[in-house]
Amino acid sequence: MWRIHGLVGRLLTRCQANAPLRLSQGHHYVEDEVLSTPAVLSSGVLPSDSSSQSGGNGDRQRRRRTSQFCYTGLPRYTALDAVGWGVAAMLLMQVCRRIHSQFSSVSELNATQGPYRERGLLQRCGYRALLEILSRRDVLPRGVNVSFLGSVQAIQEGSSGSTQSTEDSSPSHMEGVSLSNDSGDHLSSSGCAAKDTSPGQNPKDKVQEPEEDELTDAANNLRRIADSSVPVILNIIGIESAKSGEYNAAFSCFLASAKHGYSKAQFNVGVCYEKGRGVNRDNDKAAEFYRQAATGGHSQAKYRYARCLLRLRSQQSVEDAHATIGLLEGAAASGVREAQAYLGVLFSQEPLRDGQKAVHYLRMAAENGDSLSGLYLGQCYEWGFGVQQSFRTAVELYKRAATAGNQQAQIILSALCSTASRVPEDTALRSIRSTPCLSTEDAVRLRFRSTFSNLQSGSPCQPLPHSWSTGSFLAQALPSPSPASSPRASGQEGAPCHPTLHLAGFAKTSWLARQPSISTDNNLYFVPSSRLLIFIMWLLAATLPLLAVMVACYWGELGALYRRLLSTTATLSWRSSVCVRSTHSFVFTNCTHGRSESVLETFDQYAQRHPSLSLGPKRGEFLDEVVQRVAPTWALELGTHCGYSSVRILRLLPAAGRLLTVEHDATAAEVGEEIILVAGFKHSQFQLLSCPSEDAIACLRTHLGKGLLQMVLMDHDVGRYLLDLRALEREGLLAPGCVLLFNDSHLPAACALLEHIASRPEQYTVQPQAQGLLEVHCHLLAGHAPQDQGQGQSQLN
Ligand SMILES: C[S@@+](CC[C@H](N)C(=O)[O-])C[C@H]1O[C@@H](n2cnc3c(N)ncnc32)[C@H](O)[C@@H]1O
Repeated sequence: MWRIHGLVGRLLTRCQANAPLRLSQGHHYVEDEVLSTPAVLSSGVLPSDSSSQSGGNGDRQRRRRTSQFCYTGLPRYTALDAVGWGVAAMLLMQVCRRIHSQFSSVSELNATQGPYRERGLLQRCGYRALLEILSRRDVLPRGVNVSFLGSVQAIQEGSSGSTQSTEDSSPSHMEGVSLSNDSGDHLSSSGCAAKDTSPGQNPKDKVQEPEEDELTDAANNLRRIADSSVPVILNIIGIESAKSGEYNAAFSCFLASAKHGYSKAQFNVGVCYEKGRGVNRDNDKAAEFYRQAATGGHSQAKYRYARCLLRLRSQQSVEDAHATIGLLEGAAASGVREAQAYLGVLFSQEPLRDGQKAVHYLRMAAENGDSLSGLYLGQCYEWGFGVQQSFRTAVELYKRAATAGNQQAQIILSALCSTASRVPEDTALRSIRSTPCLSTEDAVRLRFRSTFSNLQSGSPCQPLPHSWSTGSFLAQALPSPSPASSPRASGQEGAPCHPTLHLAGFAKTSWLARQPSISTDNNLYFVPSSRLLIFIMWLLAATLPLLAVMVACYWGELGALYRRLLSTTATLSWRSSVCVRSTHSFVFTNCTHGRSESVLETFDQYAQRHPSLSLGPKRGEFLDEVVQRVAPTWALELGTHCGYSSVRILRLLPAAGRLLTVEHDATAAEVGEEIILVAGFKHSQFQLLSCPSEDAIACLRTHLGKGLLQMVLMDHDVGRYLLDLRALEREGLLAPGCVLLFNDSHLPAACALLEHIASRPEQYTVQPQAQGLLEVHCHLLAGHAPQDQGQGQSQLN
């Protein structure tokens, strides 16, 4: 490569040296130049011409030579040009290939362990090209890295200056250093140094000795350039890639650069891991790279490493906590605004509360352009926390924060405006403070759940404007936080993430009371709730049309459901003692005692004017028909209430028939029993069991003896129908052919009962429903032989 480069240099030198020939300066000069050209170049062109020169005068010869030159010169130099440009093109391709392999493969980066000359040459060429491009495009804002490379160039200029007397003013002087070596060898071998050397002198002897040392120095310099420039340029390319959204390439570049120990790249790798850019999110690795960068003195990395520590270790030891604070303080001292703001708030709260330190850091952050810190500083002045209380200064600070775009400060100032027209602003501020004023002790309220726990919220952090200048791609690579959570939303351009500065008094101050949507808390505290609210609103908005469609489609069913709900509610309430008492009172007063028909008629009269739970005349007639048809010896009624259906059954029972009626409500049981007695029936014909139906069924056997139920009326709690039916089945109390009547079986609560019956066709037969009473016939139960229907009669006496 060095030889090729030397050849190119020599060719270029020759081209430059021959340039005047093309301008036809003079024939003599041309002739001399032609004669002095190497034989190899002239031999292929001149023989035929020389053979033809058998005499003639000198003018003719000169003209012929001139014409010969004009004829032969163009092809000769075109050939040289072609060779030179071809070699240059090869070199350029090599450089491009090298650069490509450097930047596209991390592994290849570490594999460039070839001969240092080749490596140095390629890297040097690549870096120079990149350097020029990047400088021209102002990729490096501060030009720090450019000047670094420039200094390396200067070193090289010094080392190679002795041999580069005329060409080193151009940016290509580094190439001249290497070219000079090979060109010397090449020239000597080709014997073409006639123009630059005087007769009797050996140019190789003259130049070779000092060039060896210079070349060694140059090579060392190039190695230094390579070692130090690779991570810088990789980091720059990573940033460029991130800017164009190529995060995978960006991460590869950052990682490759970070492996060289370049702290800015380490920081950027940390950002990639933290934000999941070009690599899977990994907070542990992010912390590790931040740590490396912080160790290398990267200020932003110190701040971010401290945040990682706070986030990763929920319960820090005191030592860890102090180490973390130390990191934050180091970053703050380096001018990292986020760290200053963090510390300002951190020292305003327990367990680190220190008013003076809080004010110190808040002031630093405010002067560093953080308007929210300016607002907090104003609060400190307002409340006299860490400083002498001064409303005037507080107003001044609020004004500054408002001017910087802080909305909270603007709200405070707008509240001042109304009174400030009449009194000075500081007086106005004093007047609108909440009364009674909180003491300083109360003003700053502890918000930490554990040590620094509110810093562990993983809040989205606004990148600093200067992060770009520190070589960070944060500002370019990361999406802006949501408007609601972003400090930008409150007009705080580039504001850092704040932990909560919670001044309890602000919850009571009048201006904030008028602006409930604005919180002095960290945005993170109210953003989730507002997001939830927005989500719920969207959900409602999205489901409204669906609801409308459902209402339209199921209007009838919904109406029925609504009525049933009302009815159930009414039932529950009407089953209270008020309903029972009023019913009993009316019937007892208005009926003819001893006459069951009069009792029933009085019930009906009452039901015509009042809500009633009685079965009613229509269903009652159906019940009558069933009782007459079945003529049960043993009938069971669940739900006595005031005794209406009991009287209906009793009056139609056969002479040997008995009724067991169950009522769990004591009042209803009392008045129901009285009405039955008023209707003229005796306890030998009926028995009222005042207990829940399940208890009654459990002890029915003792009442029935060996008898079985031929008829059951369920008119108590629809939800218990199935349970009680199964209990009757279990107890084996249903006689073959027993008729079961279920009131209100159309209610949804009876679904399970209906399924149960429908799924046992061998056991039950459902009769056409009449008057809302479901009639089901029970067949012979397995294991239960028909019983003597008169066996249980003695039990009631
Ligand atoms: C609709 S009323 C009965 C009406 C009665 N059949 C009539 O025609 O006058 C229902 C009665 O059943 C009672 N009841 C509800 N659940 C009960 C249960 N699990 N056990 C016993 N009685 C119950 C209530 O207290 C209420 O008095």
